Amino acid sequence: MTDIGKASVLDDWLSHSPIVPVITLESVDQAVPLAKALFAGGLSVLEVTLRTPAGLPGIESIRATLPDVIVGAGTVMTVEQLQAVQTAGAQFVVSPGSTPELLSAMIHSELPILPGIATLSELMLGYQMGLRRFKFFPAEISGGIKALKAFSGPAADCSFCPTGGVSPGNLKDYLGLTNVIAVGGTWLTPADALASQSWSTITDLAKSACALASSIRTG
Ligand SMILES: O=C(O)C(=O)C[C@H](O)[C@H](O)COP(=O)(O)O
Repeated sequence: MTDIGKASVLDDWLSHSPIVPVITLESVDQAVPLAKALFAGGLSVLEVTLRTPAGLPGIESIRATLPDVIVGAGTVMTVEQLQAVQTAGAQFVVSPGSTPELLSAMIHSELPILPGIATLSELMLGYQMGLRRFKFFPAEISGGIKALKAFSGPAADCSFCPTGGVSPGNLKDYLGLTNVIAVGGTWLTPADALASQSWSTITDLAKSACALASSIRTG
């Protein structure tokens, strides 16, 4: 698939589900009930990070069990990790930052990608390789809304998924920007709720976030 084709697949998924929970699994057993809880709350696009060893098998079990959920891999930092998440069945790939080697491998993979950038120089590295979709991380401490507005001048044809400091308090402001296709964050999956298997708490968090998003998208 071309970069444009991959970007349009991602745009389509995110237009239906513009809030992406960034998930850290402590155990693979959490993966499916957590994904079910988020899906029940209206979120169908999830990012499972490789921060813990349960990440890769967690992606595999969600893929094997929940065909309506789109599961991507996050915290992909190396080409080896990219290969591993493809084997595990990830449907898109997110990296926290960008290196020429990783960008090149991501571009050559068949999966839609969201490489991380925090500055215009990092964006330009991906831009010259044909990329127009980026994760903006860590969003709040890298200039947040003001930075994204500034990016829209020189990089008018680029869109972003800000993460890092996005919360119910600012998500409407982010989603209201024309160059934001989605937002991501960990607030939807608090570690204590996962540890105590409070799946209804997570569904409620997802529902509240969806309500905020739909209020901005419908004006
Ligand atoms: O692990 C990764 O690959 C990341 O890129 C980081 C996450 O996207 C952010 O840590 C989410 O930020 P918070 O919602 O503020 O916790």
